[in-house]
Amino acid sequence: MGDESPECSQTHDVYLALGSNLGDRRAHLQEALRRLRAVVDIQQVSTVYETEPVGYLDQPCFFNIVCHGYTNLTPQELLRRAKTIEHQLGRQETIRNGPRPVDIDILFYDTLVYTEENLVIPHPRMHERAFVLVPLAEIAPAMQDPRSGKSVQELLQGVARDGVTGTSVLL
Ligand SMILES: Nc1ncnc2c1ncn2[C@@H]1O[C@H](COP(=O)(O)OP(=O)(O)OP(=O)(O)O)[C@@H](O)[C@H]1O
Ligand SMILES: Nc1nc2c(c(=O)[nH]1)N=C(CO)CN2
Repeated sequence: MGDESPECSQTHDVYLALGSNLGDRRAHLQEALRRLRAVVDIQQVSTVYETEPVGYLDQPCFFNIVCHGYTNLTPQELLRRAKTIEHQLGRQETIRNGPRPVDIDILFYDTLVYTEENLVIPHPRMHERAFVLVPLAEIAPAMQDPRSGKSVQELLQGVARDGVTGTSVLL
């Protein structure tokens, strides 16, 4: 105990969004969750949603999920681990918003509002993305966005849900 830094033992509440639209999408999400469990004590995983691509349209439909868990990692460490997992699962740098075996975004980290060149929390585009807000509202409808003060349910009311379909796929 004695000389242990309090920061090292702190646990942080995190919400992550995962997407996949290449190869075996279900297997990619399962494997990403398995690898995340090494550093995030995952408490909840949403249903899988099949979603039409947003941004760059000429690509296959995605499977999207959101999960919630606890971690001891700092935001930057969590981002680094997420990027490592993306690359381990075969992600190659292609076009922005383009296809990928797995994408992992940090949505919330406690009530932190954080803006660095390589990392912005809450995720800067989550408010406009039904493929994030629909699964997030399933597991945390009352969660408050620390930037706007709005609940997830309120944010969801501001977006069209077209192209986001719940599937019966279990992870
Ligand atoms: N909250 C965040 N979660 C994950 N990455 C973030 C976040 N904020 C900023 N980034 C940065 O965004 C960069 C680009 O991420 P990525 O390649 O996954 O983009 P994208 O998935 O094509 O588009 P988008 O960022 O809109 O989801 C990452 O390398 C990371 O440095
Ligand atoms: N439906 C859907 N569209 C996207 C997604 C995604 O996960 N799902 N991710 C993107 C870049 O992060 C761009 N467009």
